[in-house]
Amino acid sequence: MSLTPGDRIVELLGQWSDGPVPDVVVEPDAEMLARAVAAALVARLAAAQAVHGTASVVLTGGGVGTAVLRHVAGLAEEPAPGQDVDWTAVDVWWGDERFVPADDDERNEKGAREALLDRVGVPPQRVHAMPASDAGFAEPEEAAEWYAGTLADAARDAGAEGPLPRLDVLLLGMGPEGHVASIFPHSPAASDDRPVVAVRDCPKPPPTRVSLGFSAIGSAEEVWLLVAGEGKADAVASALGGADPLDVPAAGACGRRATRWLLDAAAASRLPGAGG
Ligand SMILES: O=C(O)[C@H](O)[C@@H](O)[C@H](O)[C@H](O)COP(=O)(O)O
Repeated sequence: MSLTPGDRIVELLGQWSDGPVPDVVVEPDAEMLARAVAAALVARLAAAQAVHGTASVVLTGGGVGTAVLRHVAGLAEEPAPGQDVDWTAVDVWWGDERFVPADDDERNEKGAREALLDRVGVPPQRVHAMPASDAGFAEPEEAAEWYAGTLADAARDAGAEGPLPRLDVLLLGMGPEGHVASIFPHSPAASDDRPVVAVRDCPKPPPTRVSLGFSAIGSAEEVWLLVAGEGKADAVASALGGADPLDVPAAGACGRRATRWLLDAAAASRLPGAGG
């Protein structure tokens, strides 16, 4: 990845931040961003497998997130030396999902299967989709509770402490008002402690969803925020400037070991030192 603009921004952020400083990397445009993130993701998953034997990734919907998956599928066809991911040993989770029927084009799961999962052959038992509205749960609250139970079962099977398994990389898109997963500004999900929450009356359609909460997002080893476009520039600057997560939920999305803001130049254009 090109690091020059990102390094400059990290240096500036270090002057204002009290907590762990996020990494900020800026690529020239959305396409180059998606390619760079795909390469970084493959390297990170391969490294996790070298240490643990398995890897886990939490997927996002959205244009950049889905483009990343397409590029990952391309890389899987011609893996670089030492960066060969064994897709039979990758657990796939989701950060949020629309509570609509399984075959609805709005499903993040559907997009991810088409872009990557069906192409690399992740075993069905490792694809942990959030329930669709026709999967036997009448209400999204039941679906959220079931997903929390699935996470807890995986944690227990792996001998982890607590209700969440090791999540190596958690990918998030961000909306122009700063929402991440389906945690929207000032919504109940933004102040809910549960790992998985039902979301109703979502300001962006479809209105009914299931989302990881901040407690699950913050349990991930690394959180990667994938953001492209000028329309996101204000929210990026607010989140990195220390906004209240109730106002700008992306500000509350931090990984245990690393938080990486992976931006295109337009999304980074209002950061200090970016010249925007
Ligand atoms: O309905 C949603 O909530 C969106 O799908 C959302 O979560 C998406 O990931 C971001 O808005 C970023 O999307 P883009 O990458 O397309 O800008």
